[in-house]
Amino acid sequence: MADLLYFTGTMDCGKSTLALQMDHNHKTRGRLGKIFTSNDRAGESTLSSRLGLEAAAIEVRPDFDFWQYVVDELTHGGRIDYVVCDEAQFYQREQVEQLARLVDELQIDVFCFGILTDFRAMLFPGSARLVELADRTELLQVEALCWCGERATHNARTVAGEMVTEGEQLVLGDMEDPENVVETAYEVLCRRHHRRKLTAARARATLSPEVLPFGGAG
Ligand SMILES: Nc1ncnc2c1ncn2[C@@H]1O[C@H](COP(=O)(O)OP(=O)(O)O)[C@@H](O)[C@H]1O
Ligand SMILES: Cc1cn([C@H]2C[C@H](O)[C@@H](COP(=O)(O)O)O2)c(=O)[nH]c1=O
Repeated sequence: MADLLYFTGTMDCGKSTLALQMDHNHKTRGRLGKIFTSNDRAGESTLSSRLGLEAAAIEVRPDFDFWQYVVDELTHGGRIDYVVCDEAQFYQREQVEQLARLVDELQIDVFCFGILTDFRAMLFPGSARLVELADRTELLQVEALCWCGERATHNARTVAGEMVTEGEQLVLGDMEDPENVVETAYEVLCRRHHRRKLTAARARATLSPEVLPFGGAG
């Protein structure tokens, strides 16, 4: 039986790395797969992990039709045993439904990877549909940590160093890096600190070093 699986977690918890590992493990056992992604930070048609691995991928634009693509491939003599779908939060709800149809009607395994919620702590439409349809939703085991040491459960967006809760849902970006300050960045936080808009930089600026974990380092 094929499965529709959704591997999820915050930004920077290892989803893309796992996507590439899953592809590798299935490929080395002789299975044939396709890799898809959408709006990867490394550029179009690329699946990239912060551990340095990259693979060529098919870019999923809003009008892309998974069902049509796979049926075309099979009709022209191709074989597809599984598909790996990264940045699945950006997929349209209809595209997730097409993926479920590949599982049920063509017995193709579908492995999806993405973040559940946006910088406002609201579900992405693609992720919501995946949670509704997946055979299993799995939270990644590698915990990204909030600056306080708790498990990070939420994604925060910062603009010029300040956490924001208004703006477009889709804004590409990477984790905040104190060595390389950019206009828009992201930081993962526990829910308590996301609610209070207390980022690492604000905690350093407003709390005394004695109450900060790890001696306020980082
Ligand atoms: N220099 C490093 N050494 C070890 N692990 C690293 C390093 N840089 C990044 N990582 C790991 O890579 C993870 C991010 O992987 P990635 O697949 O890009 O995440 P995601 O797709 O979830 O955003 C980090 O949580 C960390 O565990
Ligand atoms: C929270 C949030 C994130 N994004 C963007 C930022 C990154 O480009 C990707 C997530 O990539 P990762 O591999 O999981 O680190 O999503 C966004 O557009 N909107 C958001 O609210």
